[in-house]
Amino acid sequence: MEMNQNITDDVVKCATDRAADPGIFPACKAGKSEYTASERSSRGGVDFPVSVVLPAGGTGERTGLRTPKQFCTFLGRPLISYTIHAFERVSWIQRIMVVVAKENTELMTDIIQRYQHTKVQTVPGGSTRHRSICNGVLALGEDGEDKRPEVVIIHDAVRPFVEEDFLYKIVMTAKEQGAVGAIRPLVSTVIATTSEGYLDHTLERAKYRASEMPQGFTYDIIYQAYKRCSESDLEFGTECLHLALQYCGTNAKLIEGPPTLWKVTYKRDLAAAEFIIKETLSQSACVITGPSLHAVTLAGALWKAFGTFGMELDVVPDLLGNNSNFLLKENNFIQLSVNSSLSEVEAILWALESSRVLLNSVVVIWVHLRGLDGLAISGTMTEPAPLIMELASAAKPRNVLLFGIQLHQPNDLEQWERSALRVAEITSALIRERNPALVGQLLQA
Ligand SMILES: Nc1ccn([C@@H]2O[C@H](COP(=O)(O)OP(=O)(O)OP(=O)(O)O)[C@@H](O)[C@H]2O)c(=O)n1
Ligand SMILES: O=P(O)(O)OC[C@@H](O)[C@@H](O)[C@@H](O)CO
Repeated sequence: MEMNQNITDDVVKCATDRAADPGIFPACKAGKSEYTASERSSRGGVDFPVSVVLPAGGTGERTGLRTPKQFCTFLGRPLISYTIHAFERVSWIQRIMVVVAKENTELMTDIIQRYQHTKVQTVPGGSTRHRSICNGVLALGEDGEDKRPEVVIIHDAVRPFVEEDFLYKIVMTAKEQGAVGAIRPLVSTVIATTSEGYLDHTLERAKYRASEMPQGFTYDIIYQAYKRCSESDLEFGTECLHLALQYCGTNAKLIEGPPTLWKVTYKRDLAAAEFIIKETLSQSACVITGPSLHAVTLAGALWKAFGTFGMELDVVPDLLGNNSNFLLKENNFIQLSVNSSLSEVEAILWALESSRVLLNSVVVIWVHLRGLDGLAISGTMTEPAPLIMELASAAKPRNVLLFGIQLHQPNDLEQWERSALRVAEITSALIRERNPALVGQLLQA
């Protein structure tokens, strides 16, 4: 079968020489370099102690579910773990105080251990959000003056999508102003009603904003605000910024935040959160080709197709040396194997298990090219289907989703290109959907 020489040459050049011309595989680089939090914090960094209070003591009644929304799982992981990670990954945050209802303390401890959350302590919640936040704030001051933070971030545990850049703005503004809050434009007009349920008056929407989170305070201000506020505040209040103004005379600075700061409140928000998490995890993938020319050619076709799907694809011959970095950062792997057993996949599963704590679900797709490279399928080759199911069942508890795709000997270039496109479509769908029901299946391209 004639290989498409152009693709082959470029792809071979990339797969065998990782310093390849980025023109054909701009994503083809040895490992991913991310702008690390420590680099960001070294830019006029945060040189004072910062702690976080995550109120997570609610019951989530408005979702209509028995499980409190902060403990609902997304791709096998509780929502609160995503929120904690959003703060834990920030190098200049020292402590995270998670406030949970007493009946959920054990569950929270299990989550901390399973996902190896290192900066986290728990404190019992209260009957209202203010009481919970108050417990968290007071707890930060209980270990002595030297352990007290200079700035406290207060953030609902059910707002998982918060970025370091915005936290940096909140913290630096809190240090300067004493209090700061995130705001967002109102979506609906605010109206006042009469006791008979009629319209009393409307508020001019342009003059008002929705108060969101994160909020930031110097520790002394939020501590004094909670020490001085009334029982009625604790029972019926909904706004920490108000307490800072009312009881400390500190008028909070308001910063418009990104739309990602929304709070999971209703059942529909759970679906939206899962969509965003899936989208975040499926933006890139790493293709491992080995030395086979057919695999390298297929990688070229996948790379072009993934580009049209808006997904970045890194193509490497193996996960060794400089490429081992992918094991620490990538959540999606596609192993291209020619006429071989599942040994390469077993190697990836083992390497993943020994490289890191798998916070997020990881997708591994074994693409098996049968009868290529001119080799007849060896009569001794064991049918892969039962083997991949066995491997997949063992990997699933570790949140590794293993899928298989089989590509048979194409008769000509046209059929090869059609098959390559089908492999691209199937792999991108498996990565985007991360559907546990398909784990262990050997799909046909
Ligand atoms: N007594 C409470 C009530 C709420 N919260 C927390 O405050 C955040 C925002 O509150 P909200 O969205 O109102 O959560 P719930 O009170 O759980 O929701 P619902 O009102 O639907 O029951 C959530 O992380 C929630 O767990 C808390 O720590 N303690
Ligand atoms: O009032 P709920 O407890 O439903 O939600 C909390 C939010 O209202 C609150 O976090 C922001 O408005 C900022 O105060």
